[in-house]
Formats: sequence, structure tokens, C-alpha cells
Amino acid sequence: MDQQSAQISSSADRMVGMDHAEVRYFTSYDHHGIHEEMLKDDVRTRSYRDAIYQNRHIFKDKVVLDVGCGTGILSMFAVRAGAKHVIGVDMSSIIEKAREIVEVNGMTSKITLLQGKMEEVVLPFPKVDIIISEWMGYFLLYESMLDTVLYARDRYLVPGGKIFPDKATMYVAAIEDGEYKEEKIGFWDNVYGFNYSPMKEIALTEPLVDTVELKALVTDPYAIISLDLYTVTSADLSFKVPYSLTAKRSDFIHALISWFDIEFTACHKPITFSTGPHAKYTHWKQTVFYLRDVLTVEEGEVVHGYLENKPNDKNKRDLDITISYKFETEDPVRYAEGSCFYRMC
Ligand SMILES: C[S@@+](CC[C@H](N)C(=O)[O-])C[C@H]1O[C@@H](n2cnc3c(N)ncnc32)[C@H](O)[C@@H]1O
Repeated sequence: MDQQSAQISSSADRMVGMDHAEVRYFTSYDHHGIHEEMLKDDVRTRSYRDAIYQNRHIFKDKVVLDVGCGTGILSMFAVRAGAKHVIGVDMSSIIEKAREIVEVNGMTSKITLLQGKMEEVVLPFPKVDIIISEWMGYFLLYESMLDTVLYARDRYLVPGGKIFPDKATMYVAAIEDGEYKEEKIGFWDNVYGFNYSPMKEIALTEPLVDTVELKALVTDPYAIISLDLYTVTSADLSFKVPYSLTAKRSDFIHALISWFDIEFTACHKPITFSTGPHAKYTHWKQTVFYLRDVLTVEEGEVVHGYLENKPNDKNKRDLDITISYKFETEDPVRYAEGSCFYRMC
């Protein structure tokens, strides 16, 4: 068996016993393309690099755990920042490439790479001083990788240890998006003279990951939840939170959008980045939730409701999201109230 075939078969062995969704999840990270997209996301990768390089006094001589190391980029940043030793863990076969990358960069003695699930591998150190991880998915929580970071925190982080990054805040806002909603959702009303409404239901249920122009925002953003990675638990990732959106101008509302901000508060000078429509492009873009109704709002009027999120019962990496909305106005023609269910899968 050649080296490549041996690696493929050892990866397959590790997947034995995993359900189909888990295998699909981890193999999605096997291909170099997804890593290229992440590494080329300059806002993302530069923020991690700055957070690590600007805090050599925190990393110097520390044992660091890189949860989901992928190609090893964060592990190598940590070595350059003076870490005593870095352990990188990844279930995906991309870790084979990480080994080669670490070797050609002369860091083999400083980085131990382990292929396996974070929840199952045995680390060469009983405890670590710092956890670094890029775990964020679309709508922050899609893929549910944060659970894995929380597992690593509870199992391996020394008391007083640091997590990079350690804070995430999710926002919602409402947008005018009539043209695109018509193209994506209205399209199904009449397809070559046929009623395709069953397809419209699926299209409405699926949140759209796309870039939203700032000028589409009809309301100010509203921070719905903030996660402190030192204290948050897996149970907290199922939540129902209120929101309240005040119209900045008279316009129509076709959808709510969501995005998140990330903070590295352990840094000497805190480093943050945003995935919002006001910020530089990131591969997370924004997540668009089309509403059934079109709301006709006037400046200063308020739309409020709840956003409920929970991992899907059958596949915990998918998300079940319900958004309820109430637009109370004295004008009975414009009054609107409803609830929409979405699944991110
Ligand atoms: C978003 S990528 C980040 C890769 C790399 N750290 C970077 O910043 O470019 C997440 C990685 O975590 C890995 N991963 C996710 N859950 C894991 C788990 N439970 N055990 C091991 N690896 C995991 C995936 O295979 C993937 O390579």
C-alpha cells in the first residue's frame, strides 16, 4: 500500500462507528479547498494571528491546545509567539497535510498533531494553559463545533487558563430585500405557468448565507446573545431570546438577518472582528431569514419578537431556528404577527 492509500485507510478506520452525518462533517474538511477559503479570509486569519503575535507575553513557554487545527496555522502562530509546546487535534485527514506543513516549517519538535475526535484523543499533557480554536460556523453556531471547545475547556484547561477567542455576540437586524426575495422565493409561485408552492415552503425554511449591503438595513442592529467562552455551557446554546428592532426609516421589511462579532479579550489590547454588513467581507457573510409577510414600517416603529435556536434532534450539527415577530401599529392594515421555522442544514 502506498503512503497516500495507507493514510486514507487509517482515516476511514477512525470513522468506524460514527454516524453518517459526522462522517460527512469531518470529510468536508478533508479537501484543501475549504482550508484555502478559511486561510484566505484575511479578517479571520489576521485577527487570530494578531491576537497571538501581539501577546507573546501570554504565550511564552505555555502549553497550547489547538482544537480543530486543520492545516495547523494557529498552532504555528502559537509556536512563533513562543509557546513551549502546541498540541493540534483534528479528526479530518487534512491533519496529514498539517504534519507536512509543520515539518517544512521546522516546527515538528514544538507541535504534536493528533488525528481523532477531540472528545476521544489522549493528549500528551494532562492540562493546557491556553486553548486556541476557530470553531465558528454560519450563524455562529452551525456545525456545533463550540461544544467541542467547551469539552476541551472543561477537560484540559488549567484554572485561570486562557481561551482565544473568548467572546461571541450575535446580532439581528431587519432588511429591505424585495427584489432578491422575489427572485428566490416568489419565483416558485409561477414556474412556466405551474404552481410550485411546495418548493416555496422549502425555500422559505432554508436560511440563506449571503452578503447583505449595508444600505438594505431598515433597522438598527440588536444584540440577541453574548457567549462568554469561560462560562457558557452546551445547554446555553439552545436558547430563546427576545429582540426589538426600531425602524431607521420608512420602508418595507422582507427579512431578518443575523451576524456575529468575535472578541479576544485576553489580549493585552483586545482584538475584535465583525462579520456584519458594516464590516469587511468574511466567508461567514450574513445569514438571511425571509419572513412570510412583508412589513410596512414607518421611521421609529418597532418590530419585536423572539429568536429560538436549538441543535436538531437527529443531527446536532444542524440548527432548528424559529423567529416570531410582532409589528404592532395602530393601522390595522399594516399590523402583522407571525412565526417562521428555519432549518440550517
Ligand atoms: C473551522 S476549521 C478551522 C481549521 C484551522 N484551525 C484554521 O483556523 O484554519 C475547524 C476544524 O476543526 C475540526 N474539528 C471539528 N470538530 C472536531 C472534533 N470534535 N474533533 C477533532 N476535530 C474537529 C474540523 O475537522 C476542521 O478541520
